[in-house]
Amino acid sequence: MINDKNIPDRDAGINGYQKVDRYNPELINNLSGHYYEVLKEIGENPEREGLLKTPERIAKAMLYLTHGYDLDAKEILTSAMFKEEYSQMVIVKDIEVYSMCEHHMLPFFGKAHVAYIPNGYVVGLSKIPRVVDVFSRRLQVQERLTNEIRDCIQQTLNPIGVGVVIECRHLCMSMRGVQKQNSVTTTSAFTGEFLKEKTRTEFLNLISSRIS
Ligand SMILES: Nc1nc2c(ncn2[C@@H]2O[C@H](COP(=O)(O)OP(=O)(O)OP(=O)(O)O)[C@@H](O)[C@H]2O)c(=O)[nH]1
Ligand SMILES: [Zn+2]
Repeated sequence: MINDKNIPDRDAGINGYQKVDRYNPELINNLSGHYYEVLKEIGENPEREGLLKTPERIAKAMLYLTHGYDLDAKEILTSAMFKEEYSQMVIVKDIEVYSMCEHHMLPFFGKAHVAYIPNGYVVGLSKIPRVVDVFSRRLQVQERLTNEIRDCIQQTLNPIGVGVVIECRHLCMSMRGVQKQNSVTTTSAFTGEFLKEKTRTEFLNLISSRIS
């Protein structure tokens, strides 16, 4: 069906993203066909030995790199919430981030630091990096990625506050375009208690300290 913006309606998936069966051979085959044409268009010979399986490899890689669309971050968090009277800051820092900028579909990568102050419930620690993956394994901008992680934790766990800091290098800024090799982009998002300077400073100090 075509809507008034001439955009095909998506089969309702999680949060409005199209539901895709990433292991469907027909889908992999279709995508491979597109990448075969891309190889031709950039002047390559897709029939030479080294490239014979490349369209299929790219198709599978792209489907993997965007698998976050299939995951439900709220479900991940609610699957491991435990009643606990711990009321200090919980920080999971140095979480690897691998995402792709939505402008060039080139990688941006770095680290996320996520904190929350429980309000009666804690969440299984591994679920925090899983939430980071849900939102990073898709086409993104770093600012939205940061906000989406914050909002998901705030809305699902209902803690006293959430803090998220992300530091990334963007390949679209280093291997092309402005070609700045060492620039790092930092974004942050806070709710509740983290909007207060004292709490935010404690969080920022803790994520910059190193355990030897
Ligand atoms: N705010 C933001 N911008 C991003 C992110 N990733 C890439 N970009 C920027 O998106 C912008 C797209 O700008 P355009 O001028 O339309 O694209 P372009 O001509 O390829 O720009 P250049 O990269 O400057 O060559 C660029 O400035 C990128 O640096 C991101 O996560 N957040
Ligand atoms: Zn980019």
